[in-house]
Amino acid sequence: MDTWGFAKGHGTRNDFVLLKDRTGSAPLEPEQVRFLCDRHGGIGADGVIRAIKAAHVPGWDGDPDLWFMDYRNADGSLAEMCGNGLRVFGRFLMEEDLVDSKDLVIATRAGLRGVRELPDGRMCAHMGAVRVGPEPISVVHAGRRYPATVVDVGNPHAVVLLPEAVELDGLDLSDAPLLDRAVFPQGANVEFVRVDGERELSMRVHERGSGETLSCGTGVVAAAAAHAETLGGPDGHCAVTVPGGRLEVTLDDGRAELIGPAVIIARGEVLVPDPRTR
Ligand SMILES: N[C@H](CCC[C@H](N)C(=O)O)C(=O)O
Repeated sequence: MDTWGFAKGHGTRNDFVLLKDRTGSAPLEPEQVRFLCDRHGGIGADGVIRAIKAAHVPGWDGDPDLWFMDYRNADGSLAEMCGNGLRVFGRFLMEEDLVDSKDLVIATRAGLRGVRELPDGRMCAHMGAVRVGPEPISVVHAGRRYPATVVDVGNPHAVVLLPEAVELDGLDLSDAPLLDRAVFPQGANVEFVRVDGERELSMRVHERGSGETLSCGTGVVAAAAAHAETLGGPDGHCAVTVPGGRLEVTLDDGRAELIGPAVIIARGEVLVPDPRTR
């Protein structure tokens, strides 16, 4: 067993265990991530975020002094980006005094991203380029086929704009929707969206690697981008209500900003099984 210091935080109740490992001293094994995310046998979270100095990230060829957001899904899989996680990561770095600014550049597997604290206390994440795929696709959920839109937010998404006859709240998202593996060889996050108004959406999500979560920042951006396309795209602003709260998205010239809360709710120590002694 190893004793690790951790923090717990969330953004619209998409929750994360946060670890500080400046030099990336030991590999973070998938089974350790699954343990940390286990809501009964571990701490419980939708994902784990490890803070590593970019100089110690194999393959990183940018500024070595940046903090790298090493994001993992609850099943232990890697993901390129995490929008709620980026805001919570920024809050974590600020509260741990690991940075001396409230406006940060962060290294991620999807490249450079930004996050800054707003005067009202919310965090604004610069989410980079958002690409809406032209090819029409479909997903199958509960035996029904839905048209969907491919959206790349650094990580893959399939966005379903629900027909009016389908109740968003009535969907059972306990099983993963079926995707075309030719389109999504690495899987994808699947968003189900109700259009409440030209600038108002409601959304639920089945996340790749974590199942249904109460919020998904990149998913909210993907939903806003898919919706903007139906209005003639690609720019616009909208508010998105998710089960965990409310987020705001601004799309400008194919790049997105995501605004919402980010809080650290606990710090502590956790006894992590060493996979080598299993
Ligand atoms: N499950 C996602 C990563 C986390 C995304 C979500 N938590 C967010 O806030 O963007 C994936 O495998 O691409």
